[in-house]
Amino acid sequence: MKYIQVDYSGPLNGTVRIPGSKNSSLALLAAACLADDIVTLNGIPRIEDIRMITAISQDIGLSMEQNGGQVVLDPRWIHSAVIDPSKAAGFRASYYFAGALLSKFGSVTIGFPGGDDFVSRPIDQHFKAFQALGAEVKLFDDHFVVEAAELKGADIYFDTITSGATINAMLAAVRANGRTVLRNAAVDPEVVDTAVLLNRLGARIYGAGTPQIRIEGVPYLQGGTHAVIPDRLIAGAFLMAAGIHGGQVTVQDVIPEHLDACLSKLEEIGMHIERGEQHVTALGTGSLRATRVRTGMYPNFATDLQQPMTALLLQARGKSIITDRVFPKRFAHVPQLRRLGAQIELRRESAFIRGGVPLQGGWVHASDVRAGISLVLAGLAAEGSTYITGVEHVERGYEDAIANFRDIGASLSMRELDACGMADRMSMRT
Ligand SMILES: CC(=O)N[C@H]1[C@@H](OP(=O)(O)OP(=O)(O)OC[C@H]2O[C@@H](n3ccc(=O)[nH]c3=O)[C@H](O)[C@@H]2O)O[C@H](CO)[C@@H](O)[C@@H]1O
Ligand SMILES: C=C(OP(=O)(O)O)C(=O)O
Repeated sequence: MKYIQVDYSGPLNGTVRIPGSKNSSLALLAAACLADDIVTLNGIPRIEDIRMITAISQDIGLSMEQNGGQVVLDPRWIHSAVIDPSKAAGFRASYYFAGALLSKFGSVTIGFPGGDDFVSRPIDQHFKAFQALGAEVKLFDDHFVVEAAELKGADIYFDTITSGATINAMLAAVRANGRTVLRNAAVDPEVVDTAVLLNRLGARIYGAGTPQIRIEGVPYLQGGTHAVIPDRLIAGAFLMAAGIHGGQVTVQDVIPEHLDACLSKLEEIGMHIERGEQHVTALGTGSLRATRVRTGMYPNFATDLQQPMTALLLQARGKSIITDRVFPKRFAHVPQLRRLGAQIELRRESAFIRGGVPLQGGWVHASDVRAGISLVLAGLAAEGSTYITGVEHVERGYEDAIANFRDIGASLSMRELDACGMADRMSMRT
């Protein structure tokens, strides 16, 4: 079993080039299935979730050639819309294949999505959208079937703001007959990126990035080329790393506007931020102020940055409070941080953090992608060595986290645990 060893590190200094967004790439790869010709996507990260899509593509006949960050997809030979439940359960965004294959095949059989476990991650709004477009949704033990002899444009109001359901509804509506209007839609950059690709292929999507999206159905989509947006969540975590010991970290190749809420919070706690055209530099002053963070859907503070922010606020003297309003139970990192000596109390959907308390290295487990990064940041500040298992979760979202952290001066390495050592450590997953 692999684990990451993080040793106490001094101030981090340097530049990190930010790869393409995981969450956008997953939507774009599924969206390419809607085309009637070759689609080339640039900047796709080499992460575990993308490998899951490659496995699915082989099963359904979607030709997918990956060369570095470029992926060339030929959707003309897709022969099946049946997706192996175990593969669908391997990651969250498998649900996009339902929306993307429905118009061409009239029926999609697919397993329930996996991804990080935050206790509750419903997909009722995806089903609501498919049903509004004229589809029937049938649920089985480990999979669901979406069927529609014909997809007809519809007026769809989302009961809650969801990026996943907004994208999925867009995918299903692009080739439906007539006009679809999505109300209370998510305004995330990943929604916009998906609409930009689809429009480049000939779709008629208007208003993506606002709460109301209008889609005029088209019968055909051509091929085309598109570059995925940078990963704002990876960028945010590296900027936070600069605050751990008062270093200076630049994230290169980003869209600074996508990081607005994060940057404002970092400034609020005493970090100095410089915004460039395509880069952002964060300078830690060595003294951080405690604060109150409430996550929300974009453009609010991202739930995916809540965990690294928790680690950073452990360094801010005083009492901070983090409330996750998107996934109220997304605090699996907290008991693990406590193992390192963090003083955090969980009450309802909030973490109450007493910052400025020294941390001690130890064994911890990352149960999801951002929890892993939170533990890395805490490990950099902890005396001695911190050993993080659950590396597969980190690899789901980060192409080369170890090298990136080392490039900015962190002492980090990937190691292998033998069977005896593993048995000793199993008890830590509480
Ligand atoms: C692959 C991907 O892109 N994952 C991201 C996506 O997840 P995901 O697409 O699962 O998250 P959503 O944006 O859909 O969820 C937002 C909120 O809506 C709720 N909801 C969602 C769908 C639904 O049918 N019913 C419902 O009630 C969720 O419980 C949550 O409270 O957005 C999350 C919120 O920014 C991020 O943390 C994930 O990294
Ligand atoms: C929650 C995340 O991913 P997923 O939705 O793929 O589980 C994430 O990227 O933080």
